[in-house]
Amino acid sequence: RLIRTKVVILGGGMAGVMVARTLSEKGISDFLIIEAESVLGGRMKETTFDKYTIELGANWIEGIRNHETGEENPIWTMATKYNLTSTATDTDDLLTYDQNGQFNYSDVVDQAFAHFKQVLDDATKREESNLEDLSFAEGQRLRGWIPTTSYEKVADWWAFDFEFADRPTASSMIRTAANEKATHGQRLEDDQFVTDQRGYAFLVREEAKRIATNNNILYNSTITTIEYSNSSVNITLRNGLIIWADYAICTFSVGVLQHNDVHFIPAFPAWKQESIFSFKMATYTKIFLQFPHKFWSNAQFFLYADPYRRGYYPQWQSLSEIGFFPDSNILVVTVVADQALIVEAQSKNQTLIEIMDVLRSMNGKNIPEPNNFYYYRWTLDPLYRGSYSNWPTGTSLCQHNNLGRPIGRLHFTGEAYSQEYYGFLHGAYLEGLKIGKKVADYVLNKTFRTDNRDYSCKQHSSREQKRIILSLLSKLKSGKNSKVSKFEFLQSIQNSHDFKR
Ligand SMILES: Cc1cc2nc3c(=O)[nH]c(=O)nc-3n(C[C@H](O)[C@H](O)[C@H](O)COP(=O)(O)OP(=O)(O)OC[C@H]3O[C@@H](n4cnc5c(N)ncnc54)[C@H](O)[C@@H]3O)c2cc1C
Repeated sequence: RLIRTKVVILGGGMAGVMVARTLSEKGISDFLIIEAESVLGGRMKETTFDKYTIELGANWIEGIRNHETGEENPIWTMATKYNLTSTATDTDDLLTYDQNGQFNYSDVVDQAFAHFKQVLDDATKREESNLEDLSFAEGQRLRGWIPTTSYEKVADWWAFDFEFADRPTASSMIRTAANEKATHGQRLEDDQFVTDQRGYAFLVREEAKRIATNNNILYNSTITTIEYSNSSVNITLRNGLIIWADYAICTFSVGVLQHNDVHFIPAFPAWKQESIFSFKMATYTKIFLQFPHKFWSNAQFFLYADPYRRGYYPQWQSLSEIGFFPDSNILVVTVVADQALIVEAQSKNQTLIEIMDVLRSMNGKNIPEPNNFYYYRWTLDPLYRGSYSNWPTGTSLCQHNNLGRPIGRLHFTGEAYSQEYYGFLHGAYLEGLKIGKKVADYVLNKTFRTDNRDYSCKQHSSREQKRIILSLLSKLKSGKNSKVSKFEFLQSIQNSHDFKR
């Protein structure tokens, strides 16, 4: 069987649905969303746990409003529109533990956050002064924050790894600061934790209902091959169905692109492959436990400092508190990065044994075994290959631009393509709108131009880079060959490893 459509949207998560909404707003109804799962939502993914709907993926609306400008996080705007139930989480409602039980080291936690904020400011200054990027950990060390004790290590994990699902040693100082400031800098209200029993993904499913008919969405349809050129894109599904489109927009995670789950024909050019592999798909795993009764203290969060291992079942959240699922007796323990990969690789039984050991050292020997226990293996799932992207140290803006650069009629969008909001749902939302508009313009104005240029990122010495930019600027001013010069100028900036703005 063969289907013809103008625009095919590969994946029905937040970004894919926002592309569809944008096309529809521009009057383009000839589009098709292809989704491997039986529902829309992607990494907004709920399941039933006892009698509760819990979120395995995105759970928070992060940074709901900018208090300086009044600008809202678009996810919060959507949540308000659909009366999504959520509760503000309070990270100060925290109790701290070590292997001998409760022990107050909240002063150390405060120090970790104070240093975190200082590094954000230092990073902004580095960027403004056009200095080389460092790892976030190097920024911390320059500020005198050298986590050595188990308390300092878990406080460091809570301030950094819990958000970025990666270590500060592996993360770009400048890009982390840009990301954190854009989402949380001016947004002073606490993040909202979604508890809606329709699921967080209700937002995208409702949006889709308003703009798409059943003819616009193919569910349970796994894409195996994407053949693209300057004139069309052909998609082949596992069930043999073929879709021909004028344009395609791929919303797969960067983790999916890093694996061979989907076959791209022709293979991506070197500059594209390099950009895909220079980003990181981080892993963030929430482990849910439900007990016959609540044996822990009343607080939203608990931190556990393991004496030997940084990031070993460090962060616990009680969902049994007022505003969440009162009396549910549910606890969630979150692990990220290497520990999340270990938990994914080992048996659930082994994970449970380890978790119960930690819980006993926190709360005493006489605690009950859980009635329910569940976690999702994000990295093993070929539809995701991790939880969200992170920006590693040494990865340039040029490589990021290349990550999102279309090839022929194949476009890319999703959370990873946002320079400021990578990792977040609002990043996926905004990138979906951006690429939706761009492709709608191509469709409506028929302005598509073939572009087979080599976008490899080049390293220039500062002096050479300055010379190139000044010479191009003067060419631009003189108006000679202005079209070519403008392109060359932008190219030289994009290709420059050091030039940040
Ligand atoms: C555990 C976890 C916790 C998170 N917590 C938060 C949070 O609290 N707040 C926040 O803002 N963000 C959070 N995020 C990040 C957020 O969920 C993502 O940034 C966002 O959902 C990404 O949307 P997307 O549309 O870019 O990608 P996706 O949601 O991944 O959409 C891509 C779609 O493509 C489909 N697909 C992939 N391969 C194929 C194929 N071969 N054939 C057909 N379809 C395919 C997938 O099924 C998916 O539906 C979290 C993510 C995870 C996993």
